[in-house]
Amino acid sequence: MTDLDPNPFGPDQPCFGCSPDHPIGFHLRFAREGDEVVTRFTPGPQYQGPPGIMHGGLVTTLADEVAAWAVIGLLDRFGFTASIQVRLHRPMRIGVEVEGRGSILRHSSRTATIAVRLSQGGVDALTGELTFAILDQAAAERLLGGPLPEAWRRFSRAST
Ligand SMILES: CCCCCCCCCCCCCCCC(=O)SCCNC(=O)CCNC(=O)[C@H](O)C(C)(C)COP(=O)(O)OP(=O)(O)OC[C@H]1O[C@@H](n2cnc3c(N)ncnc32)[C@H](O)[C@@H]1OP(=O)(O)O
Repeated sequence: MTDLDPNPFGPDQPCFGCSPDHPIGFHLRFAREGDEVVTRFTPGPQYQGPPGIMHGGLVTTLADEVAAWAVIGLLDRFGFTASIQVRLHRPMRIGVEVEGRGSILRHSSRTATIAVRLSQGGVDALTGELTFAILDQAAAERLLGGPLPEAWRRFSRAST
């Protein structure tokens, strides 16, 4: 198991899922284990939907972040989420550790499709497939509306 750099995008990145400084975010950190990325996270009461159960949209956010980090940690690229297909098999309990795992199902230089599994106590709560668009620097700058910071440029694909 190898810990991944928790902040490869520098001090000002604002991500809800992985910014270490986000006031209400998940503050996720990841490790690489073989051909998977792995995270562990215990949802607090601020993430409830029904009492004692994590809000389904936030469970999906957690899956999105695990998949995004599979692209970062396994492909050394950044992908913009283009499609999310998930099934919530069981309620995600507040106060119980979640293990999140992501692996590459298929990829090209332009897209990556990631398998994600979120479990509590070894039992699957969410499984899904998410597809990410990997953009070149010019396309990423158009999407983000400005120049990429230096630290971000290596995560875009070569332009063709
Ligand atoms: C370098 C930057 C660093 C940034 C460093 C940020 C630091 C901070 C840390 C953040 C950590 C994580 C954060 C979580 C990840 C988000 O949350 S990303 C934000 C949420 N996602 C979005 O806002 C994306 C919204 N959608 C879009 O902007 C556009 O639809 C997309 C996804 C860019 C695609 O645009 P497009 O014009 O269709 O692009 P195009 O070049 O034509 O297509 C690219 C490829 O994607 C495929 N594709 C497009 N849509 C789909 C789809 N729905 N399903 C399947 N395939 C699709 C196309 O078929 C094409 O594939 P090929 O035919 O070339 O093989």
